[in-house]
Amino acid sequence: MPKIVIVYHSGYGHTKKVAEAVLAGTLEAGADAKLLPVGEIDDAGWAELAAADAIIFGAPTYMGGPSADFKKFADASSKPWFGQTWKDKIAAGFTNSATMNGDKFSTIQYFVTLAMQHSMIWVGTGMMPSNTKAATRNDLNYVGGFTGLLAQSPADASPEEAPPAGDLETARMFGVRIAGATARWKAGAHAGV
Ligand SMILES: Cc1cc2nc3c(=O)[nH]c(=O)nc-3n(C[C@H](O)[C@H](O)[C@H](O)COP(=O)(O)O)c2cc1C
Repeated sequence: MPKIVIVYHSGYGHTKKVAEAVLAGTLEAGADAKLLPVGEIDDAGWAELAAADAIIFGAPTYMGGPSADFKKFADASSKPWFGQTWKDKIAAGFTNSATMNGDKFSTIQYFVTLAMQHSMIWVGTGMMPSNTKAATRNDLNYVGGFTGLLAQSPADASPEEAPPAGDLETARMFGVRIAGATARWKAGAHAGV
C-alpha cells in the first residue's frame, strides 16, 4: 500500500477543499494517505514526509505564486534536500485561485522545480481538458491543467461554495491517478527496475 502525504497550505479554506478531494481519491485507490497542513508540521510530520512514497504539494496562488506559508515549508525542506532523502519519491501538485487563469501555472511550475531539486518523479494530471463549445463549468478538468491540478474559486465565494463540484471531482480523480502511479512506481522499485 503506497504511503502518500498531501502537504498543503490554505489561507481561507478553498485549497483545503481541493486537498480533501485529492485525499479522497488516494484513499479510494487504496493508498495509505493523509493531509499535512504546512502550519502543523512538527518532527513527526517531517518523519511522515520521509516515509512517504509520494508527496503531493498544494497551495493557493497568491500574487502569482505559491502562498508564503507554502514557501516557508519549501524552504524548510532544504534539510531533506541536503541528504536527498526525498529522491525518487513520486511528486505532484495542485493549486487553486480566484481568477480562471490568475497565473496558477507559476505555482505549479514552482512545485515542479521544488520536486526536481529533491530529485523526485513528477506526475501530471493525465487528463484531457473540457474545452469544447459544449463544455460547461462543472465538466472534468475544465480549468485545463496537465502539469498539475488546477481549481478555481470565485473571489466572493465561501469554501462551502467553491471550488465547484467539477473541480473537486477532477481533484478526486487526480488523487486516484497519483495513488495508482505511486503503486506502480513502488512495485517497480521493489523489483529493482
Ligand atoms: C494575498 C493574496 C493574493 C492572491 N493572488 C492571487 C493571484 O495571483 N491570482 C489569483 O487568481 N487569485 C489570487 N488570490 C485569490 C486566491 O487565490 C483565492 O481567494 C483562493 O481561493 C484562496 O485559497 P485559500 O482559501 O485556500 O487561501 C489571492 C488572494 C490573496 C489573499
